[in-house]
Amino acid sequence: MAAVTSTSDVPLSEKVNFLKLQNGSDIRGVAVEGVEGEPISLTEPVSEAIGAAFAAWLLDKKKPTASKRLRVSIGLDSRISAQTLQDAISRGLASAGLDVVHYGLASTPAMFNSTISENEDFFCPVDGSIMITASHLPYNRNGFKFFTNTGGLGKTDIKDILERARIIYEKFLPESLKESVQDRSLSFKKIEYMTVYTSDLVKAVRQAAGNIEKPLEGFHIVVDAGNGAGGFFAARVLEPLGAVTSGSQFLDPNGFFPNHIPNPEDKAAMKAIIQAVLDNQADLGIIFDTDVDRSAAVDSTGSEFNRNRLIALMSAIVLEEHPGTTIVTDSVTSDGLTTFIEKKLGGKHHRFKRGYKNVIDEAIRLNSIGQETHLAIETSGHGALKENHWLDDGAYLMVKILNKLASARASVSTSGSKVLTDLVQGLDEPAVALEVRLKIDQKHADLKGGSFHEYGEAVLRSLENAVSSDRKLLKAPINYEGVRVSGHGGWFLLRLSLHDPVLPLNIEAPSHEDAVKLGLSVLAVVKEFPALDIAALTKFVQID
Ligand SMILES: O=P(O)(O)OC[C@H]1O[C@H](O)[C@H](O)[C@@H](O)[C@@H]1O
Repeated sequence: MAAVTSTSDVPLSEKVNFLKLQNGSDIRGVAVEGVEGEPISLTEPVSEAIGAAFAAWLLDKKKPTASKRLRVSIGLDSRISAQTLQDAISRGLASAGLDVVHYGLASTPAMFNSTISENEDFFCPVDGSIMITASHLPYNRNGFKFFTNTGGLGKTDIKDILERARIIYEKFLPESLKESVQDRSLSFKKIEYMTVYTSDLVKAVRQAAGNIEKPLEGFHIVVDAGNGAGGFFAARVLEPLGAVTSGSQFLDPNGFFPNHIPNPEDKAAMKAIIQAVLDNQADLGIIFDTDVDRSAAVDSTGSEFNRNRLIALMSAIVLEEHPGTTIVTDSVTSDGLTTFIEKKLGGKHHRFKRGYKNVIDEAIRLNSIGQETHLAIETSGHGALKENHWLDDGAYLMVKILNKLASARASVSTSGSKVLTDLVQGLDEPAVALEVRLKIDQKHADLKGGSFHEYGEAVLRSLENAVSSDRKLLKAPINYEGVRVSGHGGWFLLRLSLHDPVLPLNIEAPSHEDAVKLGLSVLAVVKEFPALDIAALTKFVQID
């Protein structure tokens, strides 16, 4: 078993690049030793400084009166470093005079929920909340997500917290840290908050079904939690609602993720839940990522509600409730999805950028300028509804699907998940859909000392020029990210990754041959940029 981070692992004199720990609107780092070339960056002192920094940020925001101490809840997923990081970040918060409540194994959305639920017995609402997770990343990573009652903290706030943490860290004296770590007796309140959160989910389904106690009676639903934090969904949501959950798998937390990566975008993970549905002749399969902010489903025939199909299903449900509304999605959604939302469902598809926070913030912005929208959803399985405080909650997405299942059963005699499958009838799906990720070698001389970002932008400009002189290709008239082009019956999108020195390329086409034609037009441009690793694209376009 790999050693878990300890204060003595990293001498304090070592400079820590705090800003490198930022990953969009999250903090992510290496928390466990044992993987070559990946030294620990999220040490105990670093985490303690981040705790103190979040406390200082929160105190500035909330400006509490002298008589009221601020309260912060902390939850964690199944990662092996979770406990150590929880202790460290709690010390940082406590040292700044904040009250800390430990929730133990929890989901990311439940943590946000604790900032808005009114329940003094559970010390709610809390003023701030922290989830310790690194989503689907390997076992040696971990990180933090932060919430207040206005939602998840964004990039600017995370940068602010990391800058504060650097200053706090530099003031740490080795002796005070030793004392701080020795003070493991520091006790924090512990509560079972997931009871509150899951009973709210159960209530939501019962209410939607017309206050029936067991609206899912007669349904067999299998859950795959991938040994992350989502195992609660079977026993604490589905069973009280009357569903049979036998055949559910990987419900127990195990931070080594021995069965598959908990990630609905992962092929092996989807294969595992499909197999479980078929083996158990279940009506529905549900799969979560590690911290349950993402999900996907599988119908009784083993067909996936994932990526575009999940968005299509959720759009159908939301558009029944709010006819004509706008559905905000990420940039890699298909043309078929647009046609489905606009022609079949009578809604409006607003294809925005990649990144769940981008999609959610855009939906909030559209509402604020009078364009009604109720759903912001990504192909990654992140989805947020206006009715649920714009919180991206994988479990809530599944609740919406369960509502549909339950109400169909109450009104007409139907079996299995046919009612769901019927809702996505007419969604045109491409014969070929692929993503290749072109890495930018940041050390390559062709970058001429510039950033990978500038290099990537130059590639995109060059592609844009090439496309405008090709009569077979048409640039998307409205596009918010990268270069999106239609042609040969399909489309491609080349864009810069949100976090990595990578240009992801998505291609969808009616045939392999057409996909290759689209690939070749991209290849003609990217091959002129020697710092790009184009091997995967070259391999794809090879016609044998
Ligand atoms: O830009 P990419 O490298 O494809 O990554 C994009 C993805 O990054 C993270 O995983 C975010 O949680 C997702 O919301 C986002 O879609």
